[in-house]
Amino acid sequence: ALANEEEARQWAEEYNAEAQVVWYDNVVASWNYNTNLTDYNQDESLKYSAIKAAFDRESGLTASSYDYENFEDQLLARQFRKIADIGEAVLSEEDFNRQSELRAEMQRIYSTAEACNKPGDDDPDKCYPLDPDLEQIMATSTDWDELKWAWESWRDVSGRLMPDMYEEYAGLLNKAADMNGYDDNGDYWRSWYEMETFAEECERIWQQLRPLYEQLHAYVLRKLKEVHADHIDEFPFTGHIPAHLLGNMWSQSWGNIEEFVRPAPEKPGLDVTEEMIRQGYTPLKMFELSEEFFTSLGLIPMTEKFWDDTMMVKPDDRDVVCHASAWDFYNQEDFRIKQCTEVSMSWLITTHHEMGHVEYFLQYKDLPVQYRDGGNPGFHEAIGDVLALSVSTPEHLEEIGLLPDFEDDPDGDLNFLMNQALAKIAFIPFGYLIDQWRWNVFSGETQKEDYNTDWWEMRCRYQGVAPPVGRLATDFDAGAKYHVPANTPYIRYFISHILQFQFHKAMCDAAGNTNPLHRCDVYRSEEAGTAIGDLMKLGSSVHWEEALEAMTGTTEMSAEPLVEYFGPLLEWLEEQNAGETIGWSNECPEGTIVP
Ligand SMILES: O=C(CCC(O)(O)[C@H](Cc1ccccc1)NC(=O)c1ccccc1)N[C@@H](Cc1ccccc1)C(=O)O
Ligand SMILES: [Zn+2]
Repeated sequence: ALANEEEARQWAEEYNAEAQVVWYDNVVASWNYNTNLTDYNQDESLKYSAIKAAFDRESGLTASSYDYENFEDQLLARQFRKIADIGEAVLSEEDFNRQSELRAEMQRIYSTAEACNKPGDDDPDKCYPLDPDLEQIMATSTDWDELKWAWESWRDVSGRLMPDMYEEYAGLLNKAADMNGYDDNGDYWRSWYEMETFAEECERIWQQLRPLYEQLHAYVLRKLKEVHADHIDEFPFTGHIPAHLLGNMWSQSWGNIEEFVRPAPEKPGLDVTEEMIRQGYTPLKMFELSEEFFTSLGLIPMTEKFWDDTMMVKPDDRDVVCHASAWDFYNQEDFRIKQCTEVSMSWLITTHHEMGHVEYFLQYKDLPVQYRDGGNPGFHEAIGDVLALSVSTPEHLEEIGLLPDFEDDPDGDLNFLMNQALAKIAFIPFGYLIDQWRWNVFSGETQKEDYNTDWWEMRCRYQGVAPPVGRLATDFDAGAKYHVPANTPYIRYFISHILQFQFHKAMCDAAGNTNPLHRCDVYRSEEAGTAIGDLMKLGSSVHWEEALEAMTGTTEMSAEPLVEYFGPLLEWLEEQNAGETIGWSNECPEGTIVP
C-alpha cells in the first residue's frame, strides 16, 4: 500500500492545483449569472459547471482507483474520500445538463417573480418583487388583507409554477445519489454530518426545544388575537397562528412583530432600525461595522478585492438573485458577498451572517480545496450568527451608539430576550421541517400529488401555523422558499441554531465573561477570537466532533447553552401563560387544502 500511497500523494498535489483553476472558472460563471440573469450568462454558467463536472468525475474515478481506505495516512485517505464524493457530477453529460438547466430555470422564476393587482392600487399592472417590496409589506403591515394579498400572491407567482420541474429535478438528484451508492439524495445530504444517527439526533434536539417554542407560540398567538381583533373569527380554533401575521413571508422569524409582544411595552424595544436610519446608516457602513467586529477579535479582515467586487445592493438595471450569499472563488484571494441590503437591524444581522462565511473562507484558504468547507454545514452557518449574538446585546448596541435610551433593568432585559427569542426560538421548527419534507420527497414517501398536502401537514404540526387562505393540492408552497428551487439544504440552519450557542458560551468563557450568557459581548477579546479562529482553520480536514471538542470540551451537539441563554424568558413566559392553553392540534385546520 505504501508504494502507491506516495504516488497518490503526488497525484493529490497536482489535482489540487488543477481543481483551483477549474473551480475558479465555474464560480466566475456562476457569479456572472447570479448577478445578471441573462440567457447568455445562464448558458455560460451551465457550460462551466459541465466542465467542472467532467473534471470532478474524472478526478473522482482516479481517486477511487486507489485503495485509499487502507492508506497509512488517514488525512490522505480523508482527502481521497472527499475527491471521490462527486455528487451530481456522476451523471451522464445529458442528465447533468438537464438538472443544471432545471435548477437555473427554477432559480430564475423565483428571482424574477413579481406580485401584481395589489388591493387599493389604481394601476392593477403595478407589480412588486419579493426583495424588497413584498418582504417590506410582510414586515411592516398590520392590515390583514394586505398581508394576505402579499402572502398568497407570492406563492401564486413563484412556487405554483414549479412542481413538475421539481419532480423531474428531484428524480435526477436521486439518480446521482443512487449511482454514488446512497439510498437517495436525502441519505447523501445527511452523510455530510458523518454520523449514523444524524436524523435521530435532530429529532432528539427538536423534542428538547419544543416546550420552549410552544411557550413562545402560545404567548404570541394571544397577543396577535388582540392586534387582529377585527379578524378574530378567522383564527382557526385548532390553535394554529395564521401564517401571514408573523412579520415574515415564511413565518420563520418573528422579529418584525416585536412591538406587539414586548414584555414591557412602555420601555424601548431592541430593534435599532429606526436609529440606524436616523443616523444615516448605509449598506457600506453596515459592512464596515461588521468587519470591525471580526478584526476586534484578531480575525482576518476582508481583502481589497472583496470591497471592489462585492454586490452590496440590488442593481436597478438588471435582474439578479437577491437572496444573500457568500462566494469563495477557490483561488485564495477572491471572496465576495452578494446581497440586496436594506438599512435595518435584521440586515445588519444578515451582513454578519454572510461575513461569517467569508471569514471561514479566509481562515481555511491555504488548505487543499476539498478541505475548504465547514466542519459540517452547520458550522459554516453558525460563525456569523455567533458574532451577531454579541453585537445584538444592549451593551454592544449602546457602545456603538445605536441604543441611546436603554434602561438596564429587569424589564429591559426581558425586552432584549424576547427580541432574541423571536429570531432564534421561532426559527427552530422551521429550520427542522424544510428538510424533513425534502428527505421524504427524496425517499419517495412524498409523491408529487402530495407535495403540498405533506408540506402543510408539517407546517401545521411543527410550526403551529396555518395558511390564511385555502391552498390547492397542486400548489407548491415549498417552492416559495428560496432554498427549495435553489437546491440548498436547510437542516444546516437548524444545526447552526444549536451550535451557535455552544460556540457563544465557549467564546464568552474564553473572554472571561461574568455576565449572564445572554448579556455576554466578546467584542475585542483576542482569546474569544482565537477560540473561533482555530475552529475555522481546520476547515473540513477533521471530523466536526473533534473540532467541536477542541473548542467547547464536548463532541456532542447540545441545546443546553441555548436553554441557559433563554432561561429568564422561559420563566416569564410560563408565568404569562399560566392557566392558558398551550400548543395546537397536530392536524391542519379545516380548509387548509381545498379542492
Ligand atoms: O439563507 C440564508 C442566508 C444565505 C446563506 O448565507 O446561508 C447562503 C445560502 C446559499 C445561497 C446560494 C448557494 C448556496 C447557499 N449560503 C452561503 O452563501 C454559503 C454557505 C456555505 C458556504 C459558503 C456560502 N439564511 C436562511 C436561514 C437563516 C439563517 C440565519 C438566520 C436566520 C435565518 C434563510 O434566510 O432562510
Ligand atoms: Zn449562510
